[in-house]
Amino acid sequence: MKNAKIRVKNLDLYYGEFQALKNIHIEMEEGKITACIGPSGCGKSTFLKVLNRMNDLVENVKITGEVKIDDIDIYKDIDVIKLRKNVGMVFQKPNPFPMSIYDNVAYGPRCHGIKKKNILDEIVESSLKKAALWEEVKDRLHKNALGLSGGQQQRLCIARAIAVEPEIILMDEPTSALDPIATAKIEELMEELRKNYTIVIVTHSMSQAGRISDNTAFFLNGEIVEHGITSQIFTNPKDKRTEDYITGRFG
Ligand SMILES: Nc1ncnc2c1ncn2[C@@H]1O[C@H](COP(=O)(O)OP(=O)(O)OP(=O)(O)O)[C@@H](O)[C@H]1O
Repeated sequence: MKNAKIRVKNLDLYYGEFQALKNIHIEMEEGKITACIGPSGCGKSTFLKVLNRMNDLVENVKITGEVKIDDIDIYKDIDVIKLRKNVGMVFQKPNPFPMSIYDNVAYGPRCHGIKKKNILDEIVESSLKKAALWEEVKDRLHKNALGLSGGQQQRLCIARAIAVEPEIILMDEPTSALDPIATAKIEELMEELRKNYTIVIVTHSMSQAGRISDNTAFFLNGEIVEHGITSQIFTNPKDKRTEDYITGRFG
């Protein structure tokens, strides 16, 4: 693939003796949304965390193979802080810090050394605008973020991720704790974000994967059984196991 942003080759991951990812090969295109689907426990979250080395924090993890972002092997000679700045993450449960809306968004830029108030003000405003939250919070930026609704909190977490200017955003079931209206807002937002970011999302919702993603990877027991263009995976899967999963026969 010519414009792959992420290239994964021969990736194996073990938690102790247990192999959670098996010989993963996948390339993900720049500026596209890739959905990772598959039954519970098949390795989707583990795979997502490989992409910003979050698994480094887990004891007894062993990873072999190659994971390249922009042709740089992220498991060799790389500053992990820089990597995580470039590869942001949004989790299943909105997890704003117990501080003001403003400080949540300014947190990352401050950690990276930005101190000037006018610059932080700009970053906070533009990040909240990109996360489609600005209009709802512009009059209460200094109120505690925990006072926001779940859907607003999740958009705040997206604004927080965007504030350090990543190129890739990982989303681990970002709407599973939200109601349908908040979910629709996040999906709309993702549509908007895909213009500027490469997004990898784990979702349990087939309909969500169908609606929002360009490409889909189907995981089963630590392997990627099949990946390709979402419409093709959903209408004409090559592997019987993919077909069984998407038609609801298991999982
Ligand atoms: N820190 C860990 N230590 C040991 N085993 C782990 C750890 N994290 C995950 N696992 C195991 O690795 C496998 C893959 O887990 P993972 O969370 O990646 O699956 P998943 O597909 O994201 O599941 P779900 O859809 O339920 O979130 C599971 O069998 C899980 O029990």
